[in-house]
Amino acid sequence: MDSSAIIEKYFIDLSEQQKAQFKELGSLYAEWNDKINVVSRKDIENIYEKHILHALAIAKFQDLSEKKILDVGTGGGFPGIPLAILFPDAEFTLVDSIGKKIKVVNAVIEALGLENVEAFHQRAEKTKGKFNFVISRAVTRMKPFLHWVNQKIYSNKPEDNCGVIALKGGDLEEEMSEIKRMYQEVSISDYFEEEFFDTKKIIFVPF
Ligand SMILES: C[S@@+](CC[C@H](N)C(=O)[O-])C[C@H]1O[C@@H](n2cnc3c(N)ncnc32)[C@H](O)[C@@H]1O
Repeated sequence: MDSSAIIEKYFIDLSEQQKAQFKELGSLYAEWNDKINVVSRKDIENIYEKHILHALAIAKFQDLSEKKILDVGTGGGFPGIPLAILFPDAEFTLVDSIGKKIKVVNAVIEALGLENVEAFHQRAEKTKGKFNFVISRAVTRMKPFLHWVNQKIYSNKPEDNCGVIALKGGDLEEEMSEIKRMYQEVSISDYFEEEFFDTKKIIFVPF
């Protein structure tokens, strides 16, 4: 199967423009990764499975339509860029503390003509604004992460359905019990069931 076709298999309602953007995304990263390393050389050959679909797992978990989203520690644009393609009516802000990674993100945004994403060379702690969801993949332990971002969530009323969504791997038992003391409603689930998603988790902290 053509790699970008994997996405069409999971997200069947894609417009022609979204299909074209997902298709182009793989070659854009291959091109940029030769100049600035944003994903490991080994992973670039499996960019759809290892990075793009992993990012889109958030969409299987939470509909982001018309929401304001902050992606903290986006690196080369994960999970923010694939999600911005999938939700053209949501507004994305992507930040990372490493400037050269944001350079790649801005080049990708421009090449794809994405009008719903802005990317900034900025630390999470310095980022201003209020968002429905703060998202991240593989950035830091949940406790400091929540400390960085808890003032940036737009509402803590359950009916507004706001919160933090983090994609993480590894042994999460200790950090989960650490944050459960402060956020009782925190949940952890597997990526949607497929061979690509067997080792990683989605953590959701509702506000
Ligand atoms: C392991 S990389 C993950 C990048 C991307 N999220 C991904 O999944 O490919 C972690 C990223 O978090 C960024 N980062 C770490 N601490 C940060 C902070 N306080 N503010 C913004 N970015 C931060 C790093 O610069 C790095 O790009």
